Amino acid sequence: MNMDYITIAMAKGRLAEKAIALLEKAGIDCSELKVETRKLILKDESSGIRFVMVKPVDVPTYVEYGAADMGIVGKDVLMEADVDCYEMLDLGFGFCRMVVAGPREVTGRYFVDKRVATKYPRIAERYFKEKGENVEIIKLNGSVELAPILGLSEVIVDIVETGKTLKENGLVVLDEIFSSSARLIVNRASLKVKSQPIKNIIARLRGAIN
Ligand SMILES: Nc1ncnc2c1ncn2[C@@H]1O[C@H](COP(=O)(O)OP(=O)(O)OP(=O)(O)O)[C@@H](O)[C@H]1O
Ligand SMILES: O=P(O)(O)OC[C@H]1O[C@H](OP(=O)(O)OP(=O)(O)O)[C@H](O)[C@@H]1O
Repeated sequence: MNMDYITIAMAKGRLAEKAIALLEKAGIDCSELKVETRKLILKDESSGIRFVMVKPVDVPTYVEYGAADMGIVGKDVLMEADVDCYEMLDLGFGFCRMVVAGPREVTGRYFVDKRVATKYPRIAERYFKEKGENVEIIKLNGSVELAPILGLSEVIVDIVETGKTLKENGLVVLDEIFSSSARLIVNRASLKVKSQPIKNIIARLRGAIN
């Protein structure tokens, strides 16, 4: 754990732009984050914050182990990671839904003995277990909508935002599992050891959320 800086793990990709906009609205200087660079650690001495840029799926890991004090990540990734850290704020962006989807012909909501393709095997497993339906989960890393088209699986568990990807691939939502948005997570020990600066950042972010 670094004692001088508060380290924030930022998800590269889709969430980054809105996360930076929110941090700036909260009065945190993010100019370093907007410069084209391959540096993975970006420090801002004035605020005492350093940002580490990581893959979304790795944000919970950095925070759970205390390599980062805080992190910004989608609830979907957080649910899948199932890590031991505090979820402090719903940041109010990155809205999407976790759903079960499949071809229109898949009737009803019973998926017993079906194959389910997903980037989120734990979420899918928990969901079907709670329903008492035994399914086979097939882990993919992207383009999940392809699976039912090619017969790799009958249904998928994936994120839907506009519904464009499902529609253009002839799939429909069969059931909704939960709604997701970006969250602020905090390492348990950091919240005790660096209580003041962390609470200050949380308060500023809370004030900046729409
Ligand atoms: N189509 C979408 N619309 C809105 N939010 C989304 C959408 N897809 C994903 N998200 C949210 O944005 C987060 C980051 O998505 P992003 O596509 O940047 O990363 P990823 O697909 O998890 O990672 P990778 O870069 O490894 O493919 C997701 O965890 C989710 O919370
Ligand atoms: O409802 P929509 O607005 O169409 O968005 C949903 C799509 O966005 C995400 O994919 P992403 O772009 O991250 O691609 P990948 O899953 O293939 O990495 C998600 O996995 C869906 O495929």
